[in-house]
Formats: sequence, structure tokens, C-alpha cells
Amino acid sequence: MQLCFKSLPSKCQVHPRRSVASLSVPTRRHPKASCRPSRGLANPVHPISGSLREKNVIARSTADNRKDTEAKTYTPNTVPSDRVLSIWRRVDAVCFDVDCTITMNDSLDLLADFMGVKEQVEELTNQAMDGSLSLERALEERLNIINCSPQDIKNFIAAHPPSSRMAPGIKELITALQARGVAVYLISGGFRELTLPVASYLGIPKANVFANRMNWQWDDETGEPTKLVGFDMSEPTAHNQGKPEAIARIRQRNPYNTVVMIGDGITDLEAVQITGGADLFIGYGGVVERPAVAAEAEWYVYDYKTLVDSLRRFRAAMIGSGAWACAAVRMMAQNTLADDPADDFVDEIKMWVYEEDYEGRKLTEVINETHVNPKYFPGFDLGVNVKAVPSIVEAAADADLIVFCAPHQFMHNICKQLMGKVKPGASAISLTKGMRVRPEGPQLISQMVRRYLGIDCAVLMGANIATDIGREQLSEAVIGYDNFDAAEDFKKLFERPYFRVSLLPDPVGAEMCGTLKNIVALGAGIVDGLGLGPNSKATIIRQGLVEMRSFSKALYPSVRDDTFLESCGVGDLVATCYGGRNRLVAEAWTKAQLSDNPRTFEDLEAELLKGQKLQGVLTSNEVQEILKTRRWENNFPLFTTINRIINGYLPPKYVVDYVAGCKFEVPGVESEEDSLVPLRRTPSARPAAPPTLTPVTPSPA
Ligand SMILES: NC(=O)C1=CN([C@@H]2O[C@H](COP(=O)(O)OP(=O)(O)OC[C@H]3O[C@@H](n4cnc5c(N)ncnc54)[C@H](O)[C@@H]3O)[C@@H](O)[C@H]2O)C=CC1
Ligand SMILES: O=C(CO)COP(=O)(O)O
Repeated sequence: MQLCFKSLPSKCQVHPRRSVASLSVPTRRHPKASCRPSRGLANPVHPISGSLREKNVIARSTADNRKDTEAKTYTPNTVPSDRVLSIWRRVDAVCFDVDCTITMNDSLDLLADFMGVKEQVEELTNQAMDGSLSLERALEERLNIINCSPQDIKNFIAAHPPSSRMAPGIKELITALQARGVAVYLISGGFRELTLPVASYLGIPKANVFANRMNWQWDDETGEPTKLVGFDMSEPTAHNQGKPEAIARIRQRNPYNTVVMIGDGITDLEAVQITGGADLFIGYGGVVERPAVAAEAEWYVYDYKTLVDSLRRFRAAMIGSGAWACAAVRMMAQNTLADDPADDFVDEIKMWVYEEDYEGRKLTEVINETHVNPKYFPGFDLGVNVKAVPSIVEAAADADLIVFCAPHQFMHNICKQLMGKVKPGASAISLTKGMRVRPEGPQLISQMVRRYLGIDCAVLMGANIATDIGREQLSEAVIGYDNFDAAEDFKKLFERPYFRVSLLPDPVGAEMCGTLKNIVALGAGIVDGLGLGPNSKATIIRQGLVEMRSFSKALYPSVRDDTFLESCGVGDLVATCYGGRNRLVAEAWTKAQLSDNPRTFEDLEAELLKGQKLQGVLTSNEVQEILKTRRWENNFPLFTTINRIINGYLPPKYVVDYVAGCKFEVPGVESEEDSLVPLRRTPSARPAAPPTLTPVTPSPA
């Protein structure tokens, strides 16, 4: 707080003898403020500085004061607007009024009390309040009365160490700010000698302290300061409007875009009222609450935790609650809860759960009670900070980072529900593996998110079998990105010691890999169902990789070759062909085909996956539509053969004879002109009669 008694308008002058109690109510001590009594203080609320503060408010702002006393009520802005929050979150430098960092009042008043001259200083203060003393004279006269020696100051600091009078949460706030590279300054209308110990305790460099300097008489013989003889008037804080002036100097010396002032007095509020000052004033009422300040502040807080929490830039949400969604949200929850210095994330993560009954109860209720999703990811604790919500809009609406991880067939409906319902600046990432085929062409899930929601969407793809990640076994993934900053944020959100994430500037290539490997995994399952060994499976994997790359590059020429050697390419292909659900169900389906009891994919999916979803069968049909439309079938013999096998047009053994398999024409299947209709949507059981296979005329690709 800076005293400012000069040029008082006559109508707001205060009678010098008027007691604090008789003043109208411009200050209120916040009930939560912790005030430790200290030596020399009978009353934990310092009487002198208490009165100074009140009178200062009156002296500085008659209009505000009148408003306070007449209206008696005021409404502080305790909820920041979007504008205020966005300034706060991108702040480069924060200037604190030193009074807001300590629970006791102005250190100079404490010092007067310590020196036993409390009443005289108070008397002088009252005279100043009459308007007969300027700010400079008031400070000077008070110093004359206090008349301390350097040793007195040392004794005073020893008696009132900064650690004993810190405002609650101030150290955490300053640590959080500095951890994210924000410069922190202290600006005081008091004296440097008293402010520096506070700065040192808070880890604020001396160069970042603006306060008045005491002038000392120096002993010629000892070379030591001996007697206080006044103070240096050249500091900005020695004059009216010293705080905006100090901020202007800070800005001149540093290339800060955004500077915020935090204070509790009218002189702090001035920081934003003068050109060249701060961009935002945040009022602090945790120690002393001044209605005139609270009424004017764009944001008024009563504790620093509010500011620490709101600094956390990102609230994450998970859209999906299947096996991979749960494994992924578990990692996210571990990260958001972790005590990282920058503390980028809000701890709580909302997870949208497609509501269903689980053993007579709502699945969301069970998850919130047990922190486990017993249907889709049994046996794994998701984290206390994961909140299951049945409303997709509620889950996504306040999120800055939205993670999509639902089976691809549901993604169109999900996007439609979220249109216009997500934060404009939010970023998304898709963990979904699959694509949509529309009459005008294919659409990747990330493209769908971008188109429907109007936000950036990266992808996370890799060899990521959910249960292994739940067991915290080493896995890798790539984030395919267009927007590097968002990709870095997502990397922080997902990366764990057992989950290595690298950034890849080929989002389309990564997503195509994740999508197409599910078709190849069906082929691997068929190989297993046929009882063939590793050599045959390796053949399918190799040919599958070749076709994945050719198909991706044929659709999207910018896709990079190297992408196929990443975790999203060969890594995911191997993992899924050995341990995935597509492989599992295709193996069972093949065995059933070869037995007397053929089964459908739907049937086996329901039985073996218990609600989890296969992606490969749908994807195979979707990709086949594209191959047919573009007359590319012969160029993709494995994809085509697998599609014919799973739709019952070829026996499973053709999986290893895919060149021949793709040359057979499927009878009764639509003409090429009608080719947007898939071969057959519902996979059949074993066909009644073996299909008649005739070679197709090779078509130009
Ligand atoms: N499970 C895994 O190991 C991995 C899966 N993925 C991919 O992640 C995506 C999501 O798979 P999972 O999380 O494993 O899910 P899942 O297959 O385990 O579970 C199915 C999910 O779909 C939901 N659901 C059912 N009907 C729905 C409807 N009408 N609308 C919306 N949702 C509905 C269920 O509630 C459940 O959450 C898929 O694209 C998959 O390929 C990727 C890597 C690993
Ligand atoms: O994508 C996966 C692993 O990365 C999981 O594949 P499945 O759906 O075949 O289990």
C-alpha cells in the first residue's frame, strides 16, 4: 500500500482526531486472514496501519467511499470473465503490492510499533490525513520519528521474520508463476530495507523489488551506516501514482506483453487506470477487504488458491469409456493429479460414459463409486479424479483438451451432438481407429472432428493394447499433429514412464496406419484360425504393411514413408496381429467357419468381447468401398481377399493365397457404378453353397 495524502479534495478530508471506529466502513478484515500476534503488538490487527488503510481509501476516492457507505453493499467480481482469465493465463509478469504478501499490515507501521513510537507516528499520520502533509513529507516525518538504526531493522526482522507473516498461499502462487516462466515483482510504498527480506523469502530477485530507499548517515571511521536521515525521493514509489510508474519502468526494461497487478489498495488499482501500467488488476481481499477496491476490480479474490487453480490452463475431458478410453484416461488422471511444477492441468477429468445398466445400477454411478469401469476395463483403478458423466455435452463443454476415444462407428453421432457445444479455443485429439466413407469420399475421424466442431484435432496412434497399458507395461505411441503447441500439451497429458510418446508431423499417415492395421489383424486372426505358423503370419503382416502404405499414399500423397516404421505403423500392426481383439475374433470366426457350427462376427464379438467393439470388419467394408469406387481392388490383393473372406465370398484359406483371391469375381455383387454400397454389411455365416469364383478382368488402378 502506498500512502497518498497530497491534494485532498476538501470534502473528503478526515478529522485528525476521528477514531478508526468512528470512520465509515471502508475496510473489513477478512475472517480467514491469519494474524499472528507478535512482540510489541497488543492487538493482532495493527491499529495504526489499520487506520491508515481506512483513511487512505477515503482520501483517495471520495466517490468510492460515498458509494461504499451509502450503498452499504457491493458485489465483488469473484468470477473472472473470459477476457480476464485469458489475460491471467498468458501473463508474463505479475506485480504484487507487498502488503498482499503478508498477513500483518504495512511493515513501516510494524516497525514504528517495534520502536515504541506507535502513537507519535499515528498522530503524524492523522495530520497527513488532514491533507496538510504530502506523501513525501509524511514518509519523511514518520521516518524521523521512527529514527531506527540499521541494527534496529535487523532486530525488527528477527522479531518478525517474513516466514511468520506470509499471506496464506502466496508462496505457492509465486512458485507456480515462476515455474511457468512468469516474472514476479514486489512493489511497495514502504521501504526497501523492510521489503527485501520478504522478497528473499518468496524467492523474488532484489532487482524485481520497487520500494523507497532509506538514506543513511555513514560513519567515516567504520564505513557503516549509522543514522537514518531520510529517504531517496527518486524512486517512483515515493510519489503519487508510483505503482503505475514502476510498472511503466518494468515494461520499458522488459519485453512483456502482459503485466498483471495484484493488490488491495486504491493505489494498486491505479496500476490499470493509467496508460503504460498493468493490463489487469486483481484485487486481493484475503487480509484486508476494501469495498472501494473490491467494487472496481475486474476480478476480486479472497485466497491465492483461486489464482493458482485458474492458472492451470487445461481442463481435459475423455469422450468414450471403453477399454482403451479407460486405459488412456487412467494415464491422463495420473498426470493431471501429479504435482508437476508448472501444474498445467486441472486435476479432475470428466469422462463421458455411454450410459447403460451394469448389474442393475447405472454404469456411471458404479464408476464414480469404485473408480473402476467393471464392464469395459475391469480390475484397473482409473483414479479418484476421473468423474464419469452420462451427458456428453457436460463432459466436453468446459474442456480445453478433448480426447475422443469411441469406436469409430459412433463418432459421427458424437460429433453431431457436440456441434457448437465445445469451447472455441479447445484442442482435440482422436485415439479412435477407423474412418467414415461418404459418397464424396473417405473422412478420417480427426477430419470429422475438425469439420463438425471447428477445432484442431491431432491423433494419438500406436501399439497400445489397453490391458497391457493398464498393467503399466512399456508402450509407445505417436501424436500426429498439425498444431505443434497442442501436440506438446497432449504429450504432457499422456506421457508416463511406461508410455512413451513422440511427436510426428504426419497426422494423416498416423491415423491411416491405425485404421488400416485392423484389416490386416483380421487376416492374422484368419491365419491363426487356420492353424498356420509364424511364417504365414509374417507374410500377411508384411503384405499388409505394404498395402497400408500404398493405400494411404494413394489417398493422401503427402503421407510420409517413415510413418510406417513408427509405433503407429509397424509397431501397432505387430501388436494387433498378435494380441488384438480383431485377431482374436477373426481366429474364432475362422475356426467356426471350418467347423460344423459357423458363427457370425457379431455373435462372436458379443460373446468374446462382452460389449467391446470390433473395428476391423466395418473398416474392411469401408475401405473396400473406396477400392471398388476407384477400381483399385487388384492393387490391394490382401485387403480385397480379406474382405471377401469375412463376407463369406471366399473360404478362409485364401488369406495366404491373396493374389488369386482378389482375382475372383464375386457373383451378385453390385456393379462398379453402384460401388458405394458395401459388399455385404452383415457378415454371413458360412454361405449355403460354396461361392463360384471366376477371375475378374484386371482393372487399371
Ligand atoms: N482396446 C484397445 O486396446 C484399443 C482400442 N483402440 C481404439 O479405440 C477406439 C475405442 O475403443 P475402446 O475404448 O477399446 O472401446 P471398447 O470397444 O472397449 O468399448 C466400446 C465402447 O463403445 C460404447 N458404446 C456402445 N454403444 C455406443 C453408442 N451407441 N454410442 C456411443 N458409444 C457406444 C461403450 O459404452 C464402450 O465404451 C476404437 O477405435 C479402437 O480401435 C485403440 C488402441 C487400443
Ligand atoms: O489398436 C489396438 C492396439 O493398438 C487394439 O486393436 P484391437 O481392437 O484389435 O484390440
